[in-house]
Amino acid sequence: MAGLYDVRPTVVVGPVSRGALVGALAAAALGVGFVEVRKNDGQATDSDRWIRRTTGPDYQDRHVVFGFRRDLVQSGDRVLMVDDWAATGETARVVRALVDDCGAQWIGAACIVDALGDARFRHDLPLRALLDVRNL
Ligand SMILES: O=P(O)(O)OC[C@H]1O[C@H](OP(=O)(O)OP(=O)(O)O)[C@H](O)[C@@H]1O
Repeated sequence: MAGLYDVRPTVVVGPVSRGALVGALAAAALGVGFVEVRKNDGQATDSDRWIRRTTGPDYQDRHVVFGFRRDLVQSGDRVLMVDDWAATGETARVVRALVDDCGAQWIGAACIVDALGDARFRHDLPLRALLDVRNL
C-alpha cells in the first residue's frame, strides 16, 4: 500500500482496530515504525503526553476521539496512514490533523477500499486505495 505514494514514510500510523492490523503489516514490510492511533483511549500514566482530536460524524454518525502518545511522531517524520476502508473520510481527516499537530510531514491515507462519499477528500488528503467500492 505504501507503493501508492512516491514518498517513502519513516512512520506508518493506523487507526484501531482494522487500520492497526493492516498498518502494522505495512510498517513491517517497509521496515519502519508503527503507531497505533487509539480510539476513545488515553494516557496510561500522568507523565505521558497525549494528543487527541475528535471526528465529525463518521459513517456510523459517531464522534470518535482519536489520539496517540505525542513523542511517537517527531517533527522530522514522514507519515503514512494505512486503513482498510474510508467512508466519510473523517477518520483520515482527524489523523492527518494529529500528524500536523506533531509538525511531521503528512504523506497521505492509503486504504484497501475507497468508499468515499465526498470526492474532495480523495484529492485533499490525498487518499489512494487498492480498490474502489464501486467496482466491488
Ligand atoms: O471514513 P470514516 O467514516 O471515518 O470510516 C472509516 C473507518 O471506519 C472503519 O473503522 P470502524 O470505526 O468501523 O472501527 P473498527 O476498525 O474498530 O471496526 C474503518 O476501519 C475506518 O477506520
